[in-house]
Amino acid sequence: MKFNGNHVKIFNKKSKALQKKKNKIGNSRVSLLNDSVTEKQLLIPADFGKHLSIIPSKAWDKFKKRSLKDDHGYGSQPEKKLKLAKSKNTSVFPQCGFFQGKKKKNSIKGKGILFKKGIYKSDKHQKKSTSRNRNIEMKQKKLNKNARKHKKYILLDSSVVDTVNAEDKSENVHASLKKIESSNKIAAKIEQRSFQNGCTSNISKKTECVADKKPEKNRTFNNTGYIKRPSHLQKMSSSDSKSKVEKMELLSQRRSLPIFPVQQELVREAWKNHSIILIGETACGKTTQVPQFLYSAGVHSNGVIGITQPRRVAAITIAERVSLEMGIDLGDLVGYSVRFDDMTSEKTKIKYQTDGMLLRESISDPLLKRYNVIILDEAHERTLHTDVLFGIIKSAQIQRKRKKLHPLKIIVMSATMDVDHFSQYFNNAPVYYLEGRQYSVQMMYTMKEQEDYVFTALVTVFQIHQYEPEGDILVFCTGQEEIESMVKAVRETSSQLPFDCAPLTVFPLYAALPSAHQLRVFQPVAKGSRKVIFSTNIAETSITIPGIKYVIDTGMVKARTYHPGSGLDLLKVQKISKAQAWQRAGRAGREMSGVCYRLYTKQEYENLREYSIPEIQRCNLASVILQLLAIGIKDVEHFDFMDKPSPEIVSSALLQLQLLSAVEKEDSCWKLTSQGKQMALFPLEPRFAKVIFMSKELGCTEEILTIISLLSVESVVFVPSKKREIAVEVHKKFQSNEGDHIMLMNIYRSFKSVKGNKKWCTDNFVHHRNLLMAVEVRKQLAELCKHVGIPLKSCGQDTARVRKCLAYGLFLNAAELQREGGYNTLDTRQRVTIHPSSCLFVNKPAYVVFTELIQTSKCYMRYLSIVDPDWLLEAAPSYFRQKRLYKVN
Ligand SMILES: Nc1ncnc2c1ncn2[C@@H]1O[C@H](COP(=O)(O)OP(=O)(O)OP(=O)(O)O)[C@@H](O)[C@H]1O
Repeated sequence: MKFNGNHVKIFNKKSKALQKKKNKIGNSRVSLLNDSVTEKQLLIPADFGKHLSIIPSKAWDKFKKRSLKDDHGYGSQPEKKLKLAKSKNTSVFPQCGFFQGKKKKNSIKGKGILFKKGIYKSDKHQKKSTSRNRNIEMKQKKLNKNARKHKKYILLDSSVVDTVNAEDKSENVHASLKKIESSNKIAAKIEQRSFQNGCTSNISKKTECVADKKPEKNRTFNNTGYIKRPSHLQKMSSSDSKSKVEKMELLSQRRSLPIFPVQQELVREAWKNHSIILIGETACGKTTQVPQFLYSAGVHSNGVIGITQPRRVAAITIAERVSLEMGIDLGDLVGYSVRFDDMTSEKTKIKYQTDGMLLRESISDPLLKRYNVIILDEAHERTLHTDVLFGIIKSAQIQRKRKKLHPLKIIVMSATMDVDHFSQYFNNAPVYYLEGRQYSVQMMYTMKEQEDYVFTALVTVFQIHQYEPEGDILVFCTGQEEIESMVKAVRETSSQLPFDCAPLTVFPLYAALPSAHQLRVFQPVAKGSRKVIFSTNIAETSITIPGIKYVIDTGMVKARTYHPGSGLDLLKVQKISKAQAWQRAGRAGREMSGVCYRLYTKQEYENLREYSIPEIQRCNLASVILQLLAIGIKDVEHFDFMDKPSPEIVSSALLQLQLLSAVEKEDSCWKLTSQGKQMALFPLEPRFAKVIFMSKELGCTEEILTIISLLSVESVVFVPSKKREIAVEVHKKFQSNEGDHIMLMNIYRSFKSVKGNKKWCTDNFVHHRNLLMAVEVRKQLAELCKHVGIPLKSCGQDTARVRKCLAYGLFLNAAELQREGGYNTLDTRQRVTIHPSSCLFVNKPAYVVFTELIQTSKCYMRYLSIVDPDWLLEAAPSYFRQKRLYKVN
């Protein structure tokens, strides 16, 4: 599916908004381009810094030091005619906000029309109409005429269209604000309920006092091997306190979603077909409404409707929202299941879950018999888990049919996906397009390419804050460090804002944040304050953050790439795809019209790849293959992937698993060893699961769990640039001449000894939040160890045992000192260097194992431990004999 729309203008020349702005800030800050070019552009001049009166000079100097010379003009693109999608079978959404030039009075924004694949729709459909119903009628007539002419497409019965909410809500600020307020109330409720519930998403106060609490006694394992909440903790009261007015408001919000009028058609198609591909604009209501429609119509036949999400924060917040809309308690009929948190019960029929969780469930039940409908949402993301799930669900559907079991319905949904590819894969499943979105999103591009997107993003935040109407801001960044530094910069600068300027409330959002901290972004902020969220791509799909009106898209993302030849698994910052850009823009315009500021030019956008490369073709597959074997798929090399990974990646993964004693070959088929079966229960890379199993033999599971938990979260130490020397000096007390893993353990022990004191963390330059997250992960891993019979023993001061365990799991990541002082990996003889942040940077031991490689100017090893080469030989004798490993004297 190709989205290739025109882009709306920022201000109409005659618009009151512009006039008002001009009056307010003067022409020096707003320039109008020559009418012949595009008369409606807001320019931010090259030397705009001096116009930013809200940025005090000190902070401004700091920004300027980042040496940005370009200007930051955002130009709207001239309105073009609607383009039809290239592919013969695709269509665009002619009336979606992205393509609208002007706000049309009394016109609908393309609501509630569902088309089947192959539709062609002409520009004429954009004609204005005086009323919504007339517009719909016109569309219907036109389409029916076209349908007769081309005999190629079908307009589904739109009789329900008449039920469209008659009140065409105007988008005046007052209404928007009212909506923000109501959504904020909802968010506040979620917060309050999470707090009452004592769940992992508890709010700060509760989490902050944590050190390593004993696991709750009545935690039990569900069939995924994950911890399930005790039943008395599962209920959250949502219906009790909800007033009638709120209920009515929620219902009217649902009714005004573009998907609502086509409820009957959707349900009818779901009854008719085994698999469906549904594509609809962001925010049209797919994720929240489709499961409710299917449930009300009984399509699930008393089974469960499972909806997969690529990210946990989406699964949690959408389940919250749907339970609220249905007026029921979360965990009852509607629930969610994400890693380390299960909020479902026997009664749950609509279950939002991460794709990883459903994958784990398929280990114990490959036919997924509990489910009668599975909705694969945000299918365009193509994570490792989604791609594996596609194959598993497809095979479950076929097998259930063969065995004459209850049929499994599959619905694949997204706003931005390659529909033909998906349709083909799911046995030519019919594709349905849902037209329209509720609110428009204006697209803005920079006039010139930007050298420094971080700087541009910061400036854009303040630009919006100073000149644009109320509404919160969501900024897409690449990773934790970048986000934290941007959060800091904005906080520092905003604290110096002039007296009459509204305050800014700034939040970070990234995967390594504890759940409670992630959910804070959904909370309301103080009245009169503007919320700014700096997020990684975890906020890119599915979620609705109340109040977001402005999205700033830096155009960059951090992604993992794997090279089987070199054995390198690298994290790199790279450009996003067009599909990602549209998803990001779609985080605005959900409760009110919005604006998306793309920090790249229109030309740069055009040059982006259409879709991201599926992870399956660019990641280490050891975990995936382990999961497939655990599910019982023997011929993993010929698994029915939508896009096949290269044979080298698959055989390299199998070799790794064989060396870790997780798999063995029997009659030319791969199968799991008994240890491999247990390793598959751990939500960890197989090499780390192997380390845990070794710790049982060497009696150091306590220490190993600590280290693995700390490696599972983002960096726990930080070195602020201003206090570099002090921080390095303070960190010395944790250092160990055995390596970084032991240093991590020392930090954790000290953190525990001060009972997680926040001030201690600040004084010692360690991240309090990340340590809390590690505490949580450790707790869950300890539960799993108990489950598989690994006692939690400590080796006390005998840390050599810890390093030996690490050698047994990480031997593929071993490096050897060379005569000239550099290192070579033992696996592929790749040239590598010890990262300057390592405790071993100066020592240069003969043999080390490392946790990860980072490619910048050099290829750096991070998180190292000294190992004895004999341990490596013991861990994988035949492998190291091949590699000619000799002991250095
Ligand atoms: N947590 C929430 N708080 C407030 N409103 C919400 C929330 N979740 C959903 N909504 C409302 O429901 C609308 C539809 O959301 P939904 O997630 O169903 O859309 P979608 O079509 O799945 O979008 P996307 O493709 O971006 O995932 C949103 O635009 C918003 O108005």
